[in-house]
Formats: sequence, structure tokens, C-alpha cells
Amino acid sequence: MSLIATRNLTLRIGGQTVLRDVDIAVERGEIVTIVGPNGSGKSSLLRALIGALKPASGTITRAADLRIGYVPQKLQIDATLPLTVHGFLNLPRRQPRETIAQALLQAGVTDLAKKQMTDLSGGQFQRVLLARALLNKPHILILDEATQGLDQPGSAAFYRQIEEVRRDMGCAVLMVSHDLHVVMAASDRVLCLNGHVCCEGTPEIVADAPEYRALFGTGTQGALALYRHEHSHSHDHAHDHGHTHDNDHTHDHAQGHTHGAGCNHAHGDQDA
Ligand SMILES: Nc1ncnc2c1ncn2[C@@H]1O[C@H](COP(=O)(O)OP(=O)(O)OP(=O)(O)O)[C@@H](O)[C@H]1O
Repeated sequence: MSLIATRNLTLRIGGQTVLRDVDIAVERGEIVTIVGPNGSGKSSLLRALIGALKPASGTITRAADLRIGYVPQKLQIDATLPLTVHGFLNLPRRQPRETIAQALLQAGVTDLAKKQMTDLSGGQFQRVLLARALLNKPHILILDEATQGLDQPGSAAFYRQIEEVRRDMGCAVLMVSHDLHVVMAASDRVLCLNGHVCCEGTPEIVADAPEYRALFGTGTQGALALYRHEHSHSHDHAHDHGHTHDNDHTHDHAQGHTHGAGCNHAHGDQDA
């Protein structure tokens, strides 16, 4: 059984249909990325999955006792409010010190506990949000454009952390991202949304799909190929999708046609 799945999910906000007849499913341990233009319903879909938005029609099925860790797109913290990272992670419920330490470790920010939330850099802030989402040891992590505002090395580092979390905790990851060439390479499956599911499959299949190209053009192809090389490793999946691994280990060096963009990305990725 899937961790979470929708069937003919239709969402309406303020009388407007923002998503129509969406069928998606996330399986244990896989990383699925949702891409799509602004206003295509990505955040709304995530909000429905976490139970914050009621479907107009269709169903959402969650595995029994499913624990979800959610990283929102934005979170405003009052700049005048003194609040340490440790204090923030104790909201709204007090957590054992050990649990907080473990979550900070998994998010790659062990040294931030005593810092003020308002003193964090954008990248540190996102990792603290990630730590918060990890507190309840989720079966699935749901991230809504978690790297918004980060530079490319920062984004690449963040996604690598996500891959590490997946490896260590075995959780599935469902994320929305605009960092197409970075995130697609870190994903087992990509889903392209535009009011409905336009296309889905491995990053390569989606990048080649006419529907995807019509929305995003072909600009990410080279960097994408380079990233497949950078990320060529085996995942410890609790399950295996034949269709998601076909191209995982294609090691064609893409430097020839990706050099300009690819060097920066690869550098950021390795430094992280
Ligand atoms: N609270 C709201 N009130 C009114 N309309 C909303 C609200 N939230 C979302 N919408 C509308 O629903 C549609 C889908 O928005 P959504 O935020 O899900 O898209 P998105 O793909 O996540 O966009 P972006 O990439 O810009 O974050 C848009 O037309 C948006 O204007």
C-alpha cells in the first residue's frame, strides 16, 4: 500500500478549481518531486495531503498511523520575539532534549540550538524547519519549495541533506521545487503539474516529455545530465520501481555540453 495516494482529487479555493482529477501516490522511501509553473496548484496539493485543505471531490488515502513531517514554503517569525532554535523546536510541544539534538543532527545543524531564530541565515533557517519536521520521525517528509531564496550551492547542499535524511531514516520525500535541474537529479520520480498532472516519470522521461518542454523549455537538459552523473549511486529502497531505476546508473559524462552551468552546480553539490 502507498504511504499516501490521491484519487480523482479536485481542489477548489474561493470558487476557483485549482486542481482537477489528480491521481498521485508516494511509496515508502522514494523521493518524488513536483514541478510546475506558478499557480499550477503545487502548494495546494501539498496542503491537501497534510490535511490543511479539504478536497472538493476525490479521495486522499493515507497509510495507517502515517506520520508526516511538513516543511512550509515560508514561516514568518516576529523579529522582536526572542526565540532560540531550541525554544522554537519546543513549540508547540515540549520535546526531549535528545529528540531535538537528533533532529538538528539529521538536518546538519548541530551547532545552532542556542542561536536566535532571527539571527539565522536563509539556509540555516530552512534546516531548522527541516529539523522541526523530523522531530516526529516522519514516514514521509513533505517540503514546499524549501530552498526558496537560497543560492544554488545552498540549494544543492539542502537537497543532499534531504537525500541523507532519506537514507538514514528511510522516509519518503515529496517536494515541490523550482530548482529544476538540481532537484530533478535528486529525485526518483518527477511529477509535472499544471492544474492537473501533465506528465510524470523519471527525471529523464519528464524532461523529454513534450508537456514538460512546453512549460519549461529544454534549458535544463545539460545540467540535468551532469547531475545524474554526480548523483549516480544506489539507493537503499525498501521497494523498487522498475521504471525509476532504468537510467540511474547511466554515467555518460555530460561535461561537453553542460560545462558552463554544470561546473557551478557540481561544485556546490560537492562542497555541501
Ligand atoms: N488562499 C488562497 N486564496 C485564494 N486563492 C488561492 C489561495 N491559495 C492559492 N490560491 C490560488 O490557487 C491557485 C494555485 O495556487 P498554489 O499556491 O497551489 O500554486 P503553486 O503551484 O504552489 O504556485 P507557486 O509556484 O507560485 O507557489 C492559484 O491560482 C492561486 O492564486
